[in-house]
Amino acid sequence: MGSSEWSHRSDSFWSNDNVAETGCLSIIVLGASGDLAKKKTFPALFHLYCQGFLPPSEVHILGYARTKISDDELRNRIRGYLLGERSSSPSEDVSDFLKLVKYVSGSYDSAEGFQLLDKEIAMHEISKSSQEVSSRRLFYLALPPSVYPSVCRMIRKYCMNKSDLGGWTRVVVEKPFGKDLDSAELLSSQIGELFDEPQIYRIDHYLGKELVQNLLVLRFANRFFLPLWNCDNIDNVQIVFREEFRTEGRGGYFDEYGIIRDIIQNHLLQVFCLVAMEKPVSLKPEHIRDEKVKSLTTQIPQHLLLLSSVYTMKDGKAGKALNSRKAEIRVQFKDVPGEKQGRNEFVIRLQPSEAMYMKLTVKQPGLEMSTVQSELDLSYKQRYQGVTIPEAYERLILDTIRGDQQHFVRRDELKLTPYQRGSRGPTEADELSAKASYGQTHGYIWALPPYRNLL
Ligand SMILES: NC(=O)C1=CN([C@@H]2O[C@H](COP(=O)(O)OP(=O)(O)OC[C@H]3O[C@@H](n4cnc5c(N)ncnc54)[C@H](OP(=O)(O)O)[C@@H]3O)[C@@H](O)[C@H]2O)C=CC1
Ligand SMILES: O=C1O[C@H](COP(=O)(O)O)[C@@H](O)[C@H](O)[C@H]1O
Repeated sequence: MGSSEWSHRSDSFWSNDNVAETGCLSIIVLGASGDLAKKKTFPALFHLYCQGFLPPSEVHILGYARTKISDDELRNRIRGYLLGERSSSPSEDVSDFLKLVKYVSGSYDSAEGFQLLDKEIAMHEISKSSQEVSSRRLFYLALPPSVYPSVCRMIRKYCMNKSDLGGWTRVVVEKPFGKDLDSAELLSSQIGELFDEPQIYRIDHYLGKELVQNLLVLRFANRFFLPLWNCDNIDNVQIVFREEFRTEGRGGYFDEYGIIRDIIQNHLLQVFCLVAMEKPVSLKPEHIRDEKVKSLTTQIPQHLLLLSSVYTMKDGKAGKALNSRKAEIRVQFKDVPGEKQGRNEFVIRLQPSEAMYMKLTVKQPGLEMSTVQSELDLSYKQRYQGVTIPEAYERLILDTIRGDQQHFVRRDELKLTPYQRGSRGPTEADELSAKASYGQTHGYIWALPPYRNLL
């Protein structure tokens, strides 16, 4: 492939073939009474609405769950979560958005509930146009996977798009996609019998994070990295994940599914694939997926480092309660012969404070000829002032509406190690790093530059 094919936004690698669609769009959040729906799904929809991606003339949003509540009760439950950390949206936006939201109560396996749901969707579709138009139906399963099969059966039987004029029905399913290989395959085949692969969006929200999405661009659009990103130059890669908070009411879910299925087999393994995979032929979803699968089958992660992995029933911790919240990728290069300061390292900080920095050896400023470790730092808040970085869910829901499966996935697994609450993680993690020949530069700490305080 010629280099020019990689260098322009409009070329075959970077371009997006999806065509904008219009017509009624119904977004149905199943499990609307739950944690994910209020914390992530509805706020993401709200931010898409504020940016004009969900025009009120076309869109309506329906919550569905067993809990018996009214439209207003659902609106009141989610209202306080909509703005999140962003306060730029005026309160009229919140009220206008909430007018688009309605609620239907029903079980996850009864014809009655889903017939009612279909009726509500159809009413909306009719009310939006005097004549029949194409209809788009997006079902977001913010539910425990145990109910996916019955919910998918009900959608298939009662709630599919019926317009002859086009449109679609798409189903977004949350991880974990099963408990082991057998249950994952069973779940896949149950859903696969009901929907075609292009209708199924297996969401892993880490794939929607800004710096995770930047990985392919970084790796394949920069000559700095192209010739160096291989085992001749890279000594080891660390993928680090920590959280401060505890299970916070989700203990039951962790009891059933476990921390490994919650974080490692999906989020971290997906990040691993993007770090390890070869260059895909293009950014088309199937080309990316092909390369990701190849990286899984040919390069088993030797050290997928989990700094967040204890689960004890006693105090309700589950991969939480560490001393900080952090997710980052550390690519450590091999030693430069004779160089004592430390290794070159390329760090991609996914959160908090999105940043990329390269640790390198420079001359210590001054009269003496001595060396010191420093960094080239691209901290997003400082470099992209005034730019709002979209939430992962926001981006992925928009991709679903646009029919872009590039950032959606498959499945996998790993193991766990205990650690002290409030610590920086298990001591074994450092031993594991050492075994992977990660060379820590003692005394060196990357910090937010002071000028960042101006923001
Ligand atoms: N919460 C989070 O931060 C994240 C969650 N996820 C994934 O999203 C999905 C939903 O998570 P979350 O919202 O936390 O889950 P919840 O436990 O809050 O469940 C969501 C809703 O599902 C219904 N429900 C709960 N348990 C059952 C059950 N055993 N049988 C039938 N219905 C049930 C309840 O609604 P009702 O009783 O009203 O029907 C509940 O309000 C999961 O797959 C999870 O892995 C992914 C990323 C982050
Ligand atoms: O999927 C999940 O992810 C969150 C962490 O997501 P983040 O975007 O805040 O890093 C985790 O807390 C939760 O347990 C898990 O279900």
